[in-house]
Amino acid sequence: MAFLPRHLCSLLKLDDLVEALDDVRGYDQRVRLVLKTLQANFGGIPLDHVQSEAKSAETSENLRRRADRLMLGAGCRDEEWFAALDMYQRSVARAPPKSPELARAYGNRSTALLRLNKPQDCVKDIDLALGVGYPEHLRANLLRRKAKQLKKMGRPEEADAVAEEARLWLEKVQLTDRKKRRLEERIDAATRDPDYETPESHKRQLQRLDLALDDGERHPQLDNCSTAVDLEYDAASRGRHLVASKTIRPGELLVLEPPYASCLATKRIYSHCSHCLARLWHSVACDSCVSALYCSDECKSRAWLEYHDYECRVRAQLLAMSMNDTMIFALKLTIKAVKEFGGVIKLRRETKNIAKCEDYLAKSFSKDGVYRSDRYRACYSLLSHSDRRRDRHERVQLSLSSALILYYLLKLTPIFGGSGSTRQGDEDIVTELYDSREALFVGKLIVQHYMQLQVNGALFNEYRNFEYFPIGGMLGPVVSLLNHSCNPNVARCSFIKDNRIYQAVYALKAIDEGVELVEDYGCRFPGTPIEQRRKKLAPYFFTCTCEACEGNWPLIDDLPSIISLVPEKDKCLEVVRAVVRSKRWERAITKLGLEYYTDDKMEILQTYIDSISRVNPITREPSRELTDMLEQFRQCFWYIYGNQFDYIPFLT
Ligand SMILES: C[S@@+](CC[C@H](N)C(=O)[O-])C[C@H]1O[C@@H](n2cnc3c(N)ncnc32)[C@H](O)[C@@H]1O
Repeated sequence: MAFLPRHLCSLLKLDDLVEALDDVRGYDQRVRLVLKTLQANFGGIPLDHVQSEAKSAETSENLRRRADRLMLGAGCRDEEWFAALDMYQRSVARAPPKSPELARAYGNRSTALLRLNKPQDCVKDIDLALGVGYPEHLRANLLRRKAKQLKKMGRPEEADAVAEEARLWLEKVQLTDRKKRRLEERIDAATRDPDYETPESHKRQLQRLDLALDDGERHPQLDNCSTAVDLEYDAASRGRHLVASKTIRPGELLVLEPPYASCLATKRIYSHCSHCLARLWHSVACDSCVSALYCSDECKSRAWLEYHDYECRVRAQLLAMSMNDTMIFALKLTIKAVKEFGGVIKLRRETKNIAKCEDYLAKSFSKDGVYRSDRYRACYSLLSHSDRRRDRHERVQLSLSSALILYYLLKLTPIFGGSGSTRQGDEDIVTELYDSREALFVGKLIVQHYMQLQVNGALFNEYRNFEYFPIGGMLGPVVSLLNHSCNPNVARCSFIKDNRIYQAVYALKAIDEGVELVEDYGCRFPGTPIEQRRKKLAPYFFTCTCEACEGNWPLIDDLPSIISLVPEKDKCLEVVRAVVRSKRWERAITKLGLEYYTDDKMEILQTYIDSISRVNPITREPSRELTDMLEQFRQCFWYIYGNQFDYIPFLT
């Protein structure tokens, strides 16, 4: 049982439960049966020993001291400073709100940020430390650091004023004359010394270019889509899918959608914002749990309003029992839905109305006739393939996990109307759950969301040194309408702008009017043999019939040269020229990937767009050269617009 507390699995007779669940239809009834079984066997939920971690001044202090030691021992390798930063983030997360420990953690973290060449974040940390009562006897040095960073940021007047303030604090502290003099000298130096400045060229590298859909080109019924896209439905084979409503050029932006919901992976809790998934430098913590850090107060309050008020304590318990990330995401989606409709009863009523709608396409459209990315209605109608799932052990996992989440929701939150803490004991809670239609509805919804996330969810990645690191998951209603092909004609790229994630879908090739837009679900014909592709696609419950699968196209090394695939021989020279032109940019793409490219990035992208536009219509597929070109175009697009680790090494 991959994501259930091990002791619970050993206590329960799982084989009996597997069989019992075979006879029950619907996850509301399955969750009910699990609750009854737990009640009958244990008189409640045997999870007393699962204790989430609470805020603790002592733990925060210990972590801060560990971070200090790491920092003192850190040499010139960035990794050592990142290890210290990570430890400070943990210390901040555990410090009680407005405590002296929090002030110290912020204050000392600012030193790590200074070393990591993050002057803005360093200054923010110092302000945070001062805002929660940083010790007076240490302020002179803290303000010296701030003055130094302000100077570095090109704000010399402010730096002078802060240095003056530092001198005033220095007068008030009791230090030996020698120490005072030394600190005074350092304060003077902070605003006087020429400092390391991030070179302009380097700053330019980190700048992400902007992607935007023109207002005039927005589809009136499909949120966040261009007018070049339409939605169609084919009940027999392809379900809902997107098609080109006019001819599309390579590189054309087709969808730019903020996901309805996203969820940070558990292992990124101390390195990325729990709301917008951006990399954390300075951070603020949830006032209640130890497992949510935010990049800004704005993200913190948006998270609280949208879901974290209900999620906070429940998620802490789920993390304590190592619950699977997709299940935690399913819970978040459920809470967002409940909040969107103003309560479980209203949400249940709405889902009943949706179920009554017989037009499969209309089901997912809001009342204003728009398929909306920011409305739960579109998410609710996403495919889950619940009727095709035969795995009996998965059934137990899902029913049991959902039952445990319901238990915590009732016990710790007012989501079902109560105060969340007035129930007598476990027995009462479990009885109330299996007698409540609303609770069982929520239990079923959590399972439904879990399955929908498996079929429609996407990973949010961060690119660093030629590798993509998964940071969390996201679910966007529009991008979820894309079907798969092992030879795709569109691709996705995601990024964060103004504390918000976006998923962009752009054309890889020229696409004729009426042709379906297809992306790949993580496997493409040139790199993955057909048997492996079938395995990878199994969780999506369809058999791929794309031209690469049907025609059994070979892997990249065995593909024919493009020249042999030009039917009109007088076009050969044009093709060769386009291939040579794009090959010239291969090294530039490598530089771009390593953040060492300072020239006009759009020039590279445009070369690929031109070469693909030329080659694509006059050659047959598949060819080695076009495959290479498409791969590089994809990379280039990500390096220019996609989410990357935003860090400039200090000593470059
Ligand atoms: C992300 S959804 C795509 C939208 C979906 N067609 C719908 O109706 O909502 C993924 C599901 O679409 C279907 N699908 C995707 N690619 C397909 C293909 N090439 N052929 C047939 N069905 C496909 C499968 O049922 C898959 O689980």
